[in-house]
Amino acid sequence: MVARSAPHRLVAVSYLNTKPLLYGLLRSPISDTLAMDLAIPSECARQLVEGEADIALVPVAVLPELPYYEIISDYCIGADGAVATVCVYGDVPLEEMTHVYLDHHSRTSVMLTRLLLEEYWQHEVTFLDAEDGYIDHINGSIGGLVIGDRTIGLDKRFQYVYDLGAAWKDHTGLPFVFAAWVTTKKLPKSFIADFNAALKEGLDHLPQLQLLLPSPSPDFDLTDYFTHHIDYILDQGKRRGMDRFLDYVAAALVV
Ligand SMILES: C=C(O[C@@H]1C=C(C(=O)O)C=C[C@H]1O)C(=O)O
Repeated sequence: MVARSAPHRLVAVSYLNTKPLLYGLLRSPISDTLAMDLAIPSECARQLVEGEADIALVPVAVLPELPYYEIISDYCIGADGAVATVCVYGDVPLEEMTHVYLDHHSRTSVMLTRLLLEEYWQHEVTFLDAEDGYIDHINGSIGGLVIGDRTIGLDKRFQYVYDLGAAWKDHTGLPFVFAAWVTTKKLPKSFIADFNAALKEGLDHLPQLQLLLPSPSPDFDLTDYFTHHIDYILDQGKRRGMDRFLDYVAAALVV
């Protein structure tokens, strides 16, 4: 009998924006070599850092903490301008906010909020740690960063909405990478090629995927979100945006 090698342990973000990539992996024979799991971004990061996963879609802010890593894909969770699902919300304009909750699901956008408040909005606030239910405590002069599917509908609930993808683009002229596919292992080139081909397949079949997905809200246009807000291609521009952002993260680690 031929011994089958142990599957690669893969963890990916549990939000809607990852479904096209997962759809591609699940349509591909490569899925037979993967033990797949889903988690919120901060948990994906923890699993990769602590060696519980071999391949993960991780918030890029965690990369400086990894002793060895390789970005194994030409696809990512990125944006070139407004992303729609990473925003600071509040009852008052940003310049009147005294406190800002930082979403505990996030690693990247937490740092992006700090960077933009410091460099772009140039407004000092006290940051608050979030926990489940914190969105109900965003009120008065207390704003909050919220990421992912929980943002859907919040634009109706809060008068002020600041899209961090749009603010980053305005500040730097660059696109942004929220999460990338990373491994901490040495993986065969053929596996990486198959992995990328599978992700591309998913992105090439968005209409089919949308037959499977429930609409998150009547006012939320999934096609628009997948094609005009999330930008999945990890190209040179996104790499430049990521380098610029990671310089800030690395400097913050030293302080
Ligand atoms: C654009 C998004 O990016 C997410 C934001 C992340 C972060 O802030 O750490 C991590 C993964 C991404 O899925 C989103 O999910 O809304």
